Amino acid sequence: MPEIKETCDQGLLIVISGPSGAGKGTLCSALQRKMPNLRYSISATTRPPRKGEIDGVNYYFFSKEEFLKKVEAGEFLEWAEVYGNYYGTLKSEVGKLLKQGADVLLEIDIQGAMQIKKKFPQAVFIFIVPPSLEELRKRIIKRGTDSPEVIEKRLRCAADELSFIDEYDYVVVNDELEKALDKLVAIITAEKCRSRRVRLF
Ligand SMILES: Nc1nc2c(ncn2[C@@H]2O[C@H](COP(=O)(O)OP(=O)(O)O)[C@@H](O)[C@H]2O)c(=O)[nH]1
Ligand SMILES: Nc1ncnc2c1ncn2[C@@H]1O[C@H](COP(=O)(O)OP(=O)(O)O)[C@@H](O)[C@H]1O
Repeated sequence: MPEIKETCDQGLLIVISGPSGAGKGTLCSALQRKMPNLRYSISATTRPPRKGEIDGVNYYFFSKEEFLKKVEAGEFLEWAEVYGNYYGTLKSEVGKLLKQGADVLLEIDIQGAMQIKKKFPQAVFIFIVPPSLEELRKRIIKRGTDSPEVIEKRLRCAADELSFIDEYDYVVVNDELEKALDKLVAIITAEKCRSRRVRLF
């Protein structure tokens, strides 16, 4: 029998969505430490930076004018308005990471995820949910980054967002962080082994 090597034509595109405060950011950071070939695609946004956020690290922070110019120029793979601000994935960002042979993690909202699903049905779609809406409220308050008005807006949206679960391939409940993380690693590991993604030679 010849030696068998595994190879993937291209990195995996992984899309993660979920209500604000569910723990997407926390899980994505931890996931990158566990899976070195996984790279986070830095999104563009018109939301003002939160304390400690750095341009080009957490987001590319643009003015509305700059953002809309890039929309006109067709520079986004997907974009959407979320809680009154624009957010989008730059084609250049994803292209750069895929060219490096990396698996690419998109942490984006449901509208953006549905745009990606149309363009890349082979991507993997994962929905992160909190154990309860009460726990979600506690987490958003504890994070301390949003005003009471914004918190209420995000919680109202959370209930609607949960109705999109069926559009996703996997659902991970982020109750205990380590367990949720283990599930994400298991999902990504299994997806990379799918026969249609692997060439044997
Ligand atoms: N469509 C789209 N949504 C994004 C993108 N980047 C972030 N988001 C989503 O925008 C929403 C608000 O993100 P953010 O302001 O960082 O606050 P968070 O909800 O606390 O993470 C979240 O649902 C993110 O998943 C993007 O590039 N495209
Ligand atoms: N499994 C967990 N248990 C308790 N707190 C968590 C858990 N996961 C995340 N958090 C906390 O909840 C808050 C929201 O998490 P964050 O990653 O910012 O959510 P998102 O990116 O989905 O808006 C943060 O303060 C984070 O430390």
